[in-house]
Amino acid sequence: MMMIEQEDVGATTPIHKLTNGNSNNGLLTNGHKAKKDDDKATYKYTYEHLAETAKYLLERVPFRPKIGIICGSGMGSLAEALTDKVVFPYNQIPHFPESTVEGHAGQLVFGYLMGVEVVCMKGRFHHYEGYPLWKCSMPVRVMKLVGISHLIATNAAGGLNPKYKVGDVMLVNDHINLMGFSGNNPLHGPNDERFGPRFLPMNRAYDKDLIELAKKVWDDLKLGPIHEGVYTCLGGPNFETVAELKMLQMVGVDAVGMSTVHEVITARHCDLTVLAFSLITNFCATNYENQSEANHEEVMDVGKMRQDTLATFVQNLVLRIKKLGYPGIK
Ligand SMILES: O=P(O)(O)O[C@@H]1C[C@H](O)[C@@H](CO)O1
Ligand code: HPA
Repeated sequence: MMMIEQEDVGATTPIHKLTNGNSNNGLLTNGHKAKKDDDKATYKYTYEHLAETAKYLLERVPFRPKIGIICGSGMGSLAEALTDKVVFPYNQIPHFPESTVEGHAGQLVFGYLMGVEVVCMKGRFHHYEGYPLWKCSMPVRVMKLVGISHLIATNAAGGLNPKYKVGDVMLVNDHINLMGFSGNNPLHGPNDERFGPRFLPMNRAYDKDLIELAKKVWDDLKLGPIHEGVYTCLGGPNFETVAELKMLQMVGVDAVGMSTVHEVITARHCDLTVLAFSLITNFCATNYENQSEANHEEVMDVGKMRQDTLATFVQNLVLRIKKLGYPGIK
């Protein structure tokens, strides 16, 4: 395993120290300056920022990944089976935010999973950490720029569908972008056509071929029941009230979490083929008699409990995706 340490970063001219000659308040000078400007609605990563990030990574990785994997809460062990790893702590990657949530290690890991070139995010960014949605989902664009065509986004979620049990897996076949209803969208602001179009369809966001393939892989491995359903993301960090959960159930939500939706919108914008799944880590109490309370420890415990199964599933899935010649590319 190769770990990119601070010394390594300094060994060449650090790309995040380069400027483009503009005097735009130092926005391109380094990640720290960018952090100060987090709250400014006008600040976005430009294509050039993310190209710098991608260049930094590509100069240090001897292969190009085809599949990106985002590890949900407590699911970082998905990255453990990678071989020939090149590990980048987020705080050493130009322009990258930092992970602040327990169960999100904060590392971008390149490597081979069953011989397939992948890049894994061990730790994602959530809106409740204080990051705007465009910042939460910037790694998706970086992964696109380093070469991926397919994204597998995983998350921990509360189960609203009464048929689901704790520990079950739900393949996401659609989502409800609740934050988007109020105009909070990762694509808000000027559009750069180099990433994708101003307006994009979302009715086929979750690739049907990949869902079918995932179901087949799961069944072939005899891993038990698997579900398909609708996910929604709320802003968090609090878990939901009973009234909120009842409302979500009424509108057809099967699993509720605090991520993924903005990542998938960003992924579809730049034409990635997407598969997402939720690990159901807790029940959602839709009545006041239920005394159980959701908590992050339980979420991570269930992640740990199911880590081997999920790792087997994802390893076999990427292998099949590669064998089939990366299906689903439109
Ligand atoms: O990153 P994910 O969506 O897997 O994390 C879920 C949502 C919250 O961040 C956390 C709550 O326990 O788990
Ligand atoms: N609600 C929101 N996010 C979650 C939950 C939940 O019940 N469980 C894991 N992430």
